[in-house]
Amino acid sequence: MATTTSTTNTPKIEEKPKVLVLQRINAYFEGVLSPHFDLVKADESSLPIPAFLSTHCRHIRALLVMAPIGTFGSSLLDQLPSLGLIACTSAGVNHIDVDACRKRSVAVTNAGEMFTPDAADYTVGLLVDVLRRVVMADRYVRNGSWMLKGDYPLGSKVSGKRVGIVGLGSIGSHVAKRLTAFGCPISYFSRAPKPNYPSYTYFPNVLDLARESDVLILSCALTDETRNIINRDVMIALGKDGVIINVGRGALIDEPELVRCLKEGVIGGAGLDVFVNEPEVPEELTHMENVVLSDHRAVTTPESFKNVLELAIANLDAFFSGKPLLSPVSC
Ligand SMILES: O=CC(=O)O
Repeated sequence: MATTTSTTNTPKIEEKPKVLVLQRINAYFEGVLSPHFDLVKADESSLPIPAFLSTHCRHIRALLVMAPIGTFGSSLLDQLPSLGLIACTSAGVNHIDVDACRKRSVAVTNAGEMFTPDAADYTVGLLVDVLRRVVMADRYVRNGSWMLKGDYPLGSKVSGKRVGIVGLGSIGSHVAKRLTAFGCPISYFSRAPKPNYPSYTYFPNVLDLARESDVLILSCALTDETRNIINRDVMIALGKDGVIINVGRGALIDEPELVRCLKEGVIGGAGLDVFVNEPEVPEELTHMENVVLSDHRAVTTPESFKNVLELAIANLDAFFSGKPLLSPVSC
């Protein structure tokens, strides 16, 4: 007897939206994302990226960018003609050519406010460490020097230091709030004065801000205007006891000049979480006791990672269902 197969009651299998990932994705991220999306992973293909894109990605509508490294610009957009969204899990989007995206109506989203408290906490931690020499004293105790040589040299007071913030955005303003509790007068440089913060002093240029500060905190985005915004003149204006804390991007500072200024005693110290060619760090910095270094971790805790992934998923879901994006970057 011939059998016929009825399809009327077969449940429809929903296809998950395809999301392109060009960077290697860690297992945790993949575990969280893959129930929602069909991840199209370039690093699992034997094809070189251009061939992979032209073979598999002509119809891809969304790209997820996990780390602020590499350059996502016009040539990539040319290869992804259907792209409508680049969802970034970073706060900074200097690795994305947002002008090229705007011209092609490709939306860009970022980490929004998800990293802000962690970044602000860490910034204060770096400042306390540079001034009070926590890490150096720890090394001194661990390597037995306390017993052999006596106390480690004293650091300098944090409370009351005049703090100048370059970029009073969400991270900068959270840093300001924390350091206000330390009794630090706050000044800032940004494109325009911020009427929401009448108790902070505005400076229309970084040189004057540096002159009136003991500490400069860099928490602004890296753009053509802010690249190398901290140059030798600014460091001279900050002065020999001045400290720079950078949690923004390495290229906000003229890095070779920073090394020279630290060596020559033009400034007093630095706390650096970001570098021009990460993960490369200028070797000379690693020998300086007045410098604290870390591996671009200011924004990251397991808690902030979780929140940022949820936001990226929500942005992708909104995009695929035609709803407003949650953390669009104004292009
Ligand atoms: O630096 C980290 C970020 O921009 O999220």
